[in-house]
Amino acid sequence: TPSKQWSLQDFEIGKPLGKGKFGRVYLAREIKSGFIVALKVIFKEQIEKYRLHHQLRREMEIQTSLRHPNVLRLYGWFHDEERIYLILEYAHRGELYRELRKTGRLPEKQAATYIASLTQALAYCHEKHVIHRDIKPENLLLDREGHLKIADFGWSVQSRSKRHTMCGTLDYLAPEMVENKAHDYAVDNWTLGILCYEFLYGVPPFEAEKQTDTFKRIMKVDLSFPSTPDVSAEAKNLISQLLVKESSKRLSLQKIIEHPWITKNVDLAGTCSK
Ligand SMILES: COc1ccc(/C=N/Nc2[nH]nc(C)c2C(=O)Nc2cccc(NC(C)=O)c2)cc1
Repeated sequence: TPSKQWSLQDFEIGKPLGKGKFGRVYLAREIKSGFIVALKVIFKEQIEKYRLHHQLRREMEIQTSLRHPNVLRLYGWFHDEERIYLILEYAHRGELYRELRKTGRLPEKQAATYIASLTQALAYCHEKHVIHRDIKPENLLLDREGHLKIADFGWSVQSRSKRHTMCGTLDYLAPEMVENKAHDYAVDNWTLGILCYEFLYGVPPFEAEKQTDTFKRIMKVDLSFPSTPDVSAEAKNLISQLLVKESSKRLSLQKIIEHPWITKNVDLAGTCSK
């Protein structure tokens, strides 16, 4: 309830879910209702040090205003002398990244279902004039039923488990982002192409040893499809229509939903039963 003033006394804190530069995320239970949440604790001194309070405020205002089944809810927040606490929706199965690493890559039905969920979430965000949700596997969570939740909103947390360098990776950035040009909604369409490729092949399309090589490959749109695994022509067709340098020529979100690879493979329950 938006009006209620929350405080730490309202919660029983459970196991830590992960930690990051700005603080940690804990499983927590709201005592009166028994409702389970994820409590993200951000240290104020970290925010001051990096001069990030307006970004944090903007991110929080955005996430509080978004209501979509594939966007992780921010129910509220509170603070004490040294910390800010975000009361977030709990997604039981955690990062999609972990599932991807476990299985290496996803079956086409599961990949199409995740891309369809992401596209619907992004179409909703764009309607609310929210762009560049910085979507990458680390910022995508799964709930108990396997529904995808975009959980980025700025304060990505590092899990205890090893992970590839998140802070520096250019892999998911569109050319206009990498060139630091004004970016528009179409950056998200590009990123959907990157994610679709990574879901199907297990690695992002422009991965390279050195960041400078990834940069060059992005700028050249140096896209190639390995012969294994055997991925359908429709999937390659969708990816090729998203990884287009000219942002205005990328397939629109509406057209993605109507693409044959999506309509043929999506599991409308929004999850792909394993
Ligand atoms: C390490 O194994 C894990 C398995 C599942 C989780 C579930 N996290 N679920 C969440 N719901 N709402 C939020 C916010 C979160 C969350 O931040 N999770 C989180 C945070 C940092 C690292 C991870 N790591 C993984 C592997 O999921 C998850 C968290 C950790």
